[in-house]
Amino acid sequence: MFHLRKVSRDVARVAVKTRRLSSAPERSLVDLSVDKEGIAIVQMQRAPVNSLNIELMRTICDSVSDLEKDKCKGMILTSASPNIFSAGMDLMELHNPDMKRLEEFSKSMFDLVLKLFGSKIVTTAAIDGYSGAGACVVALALDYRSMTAGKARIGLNDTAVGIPPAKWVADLMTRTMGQRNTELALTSSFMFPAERALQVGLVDEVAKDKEDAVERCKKFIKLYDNILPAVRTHTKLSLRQDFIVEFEKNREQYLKDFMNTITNPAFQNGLDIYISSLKQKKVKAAA
Ligand SMILES: CCCCCCCCCC/C=C/CC(=O)SCCNC(=O)CCNC(=O)[C@H](O)C(C)(C)COP(=O)(O)OP(=O)(O)OC[C@H]1O[C@@H](n2cnc3c(N)ncnc32)[C@H](O)[C@@H]1OP(=O)(O)O
Repeated sequence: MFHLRKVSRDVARVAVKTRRLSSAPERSLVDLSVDKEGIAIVQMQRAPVNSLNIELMRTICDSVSDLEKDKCKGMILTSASPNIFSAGMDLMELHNPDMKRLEEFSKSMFDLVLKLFGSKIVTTAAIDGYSGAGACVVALALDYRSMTAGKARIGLNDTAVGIPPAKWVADLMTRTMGQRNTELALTSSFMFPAERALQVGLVDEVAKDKEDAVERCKKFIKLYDNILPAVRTHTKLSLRQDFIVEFEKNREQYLKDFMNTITNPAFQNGLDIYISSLKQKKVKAAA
C-alpha cells in the first residue's frame, strides 16, 4: 500500500554530470547531462539527422536505464541537430540488410519503445524540428512532448511510402490522440506542424524555440515534485500494462512482420528510389 506524502527528493544523489555513453569510438551518439534538480537532458547527436540505427537506439535505452538507477527525477529527449529532432529509422539499416543485423535492429527498436513507454521516470521530449515515422513513435512512447512552432513537422508518414503501420504503432498513437485522429493521421500520412499537432493531442505544448521547449519539459517534470515517485510510477504502469503485455505477447510476430516487410523485394525497390531521391535533393540544392 502506498502512502501519499510530500516528497523531498534526494537530488544530491544525482550528481551534475556530463558523460559519454556511446560505444562508438569516434564520438558519443548521445550527450547526457543531469542538472542539480535531478532532471536529465539526453541529447541525440548522431549527425546529420539523428537517424535511428542500432547503436543510437541502444545508447538511448542504456541512458534511460542509468537514469532510472540513479533515481533521476525525469528526462528530456532532445537533439543537437538544428531543425531536426530525428529523421526516424536509419534507412541504411533497412536497405539491402544483413539478416542478422536486421534482426538486431528490430530488437533494438522494440527494446527502445518498451523501455521508454514503461520507464519509471518522467519522460519528455523537446522536439525542435522534423520528427517523422520512427522518431514520432519514439516521441509517442514518452509521457509528454513540447514542440517548437515553425517549420518543424511530426507524424507517421508510413502509408505515404506504401507501408501500413504496424498494429502496435497504431495502438500507441491511439492512446495519445484517440481513434478518430489516429485514423485520419495514419491513413493520410499527415505531417503535423506544432499547432495542428497540439490540436489533435499529438504534442502537449507548443514552444517558441528549443530553449522554451526544454523549459516546458522541465516544468512538466516538476509537476510531479509533490507526488511520491513510486506512486506515480505504479499508476502510470498500471495504466500502460495492457499495451506492454500485448506487445510482449506478440513480440515475435511483430518481429517476423517487420522482417518480412523490409525484406520484401517491392519494399527494397521502393527504398532504392526513396534513398536516391533523398540524395538527388542534395545534388539539386547544390546546383
Ligand atoms: C516502398 C517504400 C519505400 C520507402 C520506405 C521508407 C520509409 C519506410 C516506412 C516504414 C517505416 C517507417 C519507419 C521509419 O522511420 S523509416 C525513416 C523515415 N524517415 C524519412 O523518410 C525521413 C527522410 N529524410 C528526410 O525527409 C530529410 O532528410 C529530413 C529529415 C527532413 C532532413 O532534410 P535535410 O534537407 O535537412 O537533410 P537531407 O535530406 O539532405 O539529409 C541529410 C543526409 O541524411 C540522410 N538521411 C536523411 N534521412 C535519413 C534516414 N532516415 N536514414 C538515413 N539517412 C538519412 C540523407 O540521405 C542525407 O545523406 P547524404 O548527406 O549522404 O546525402
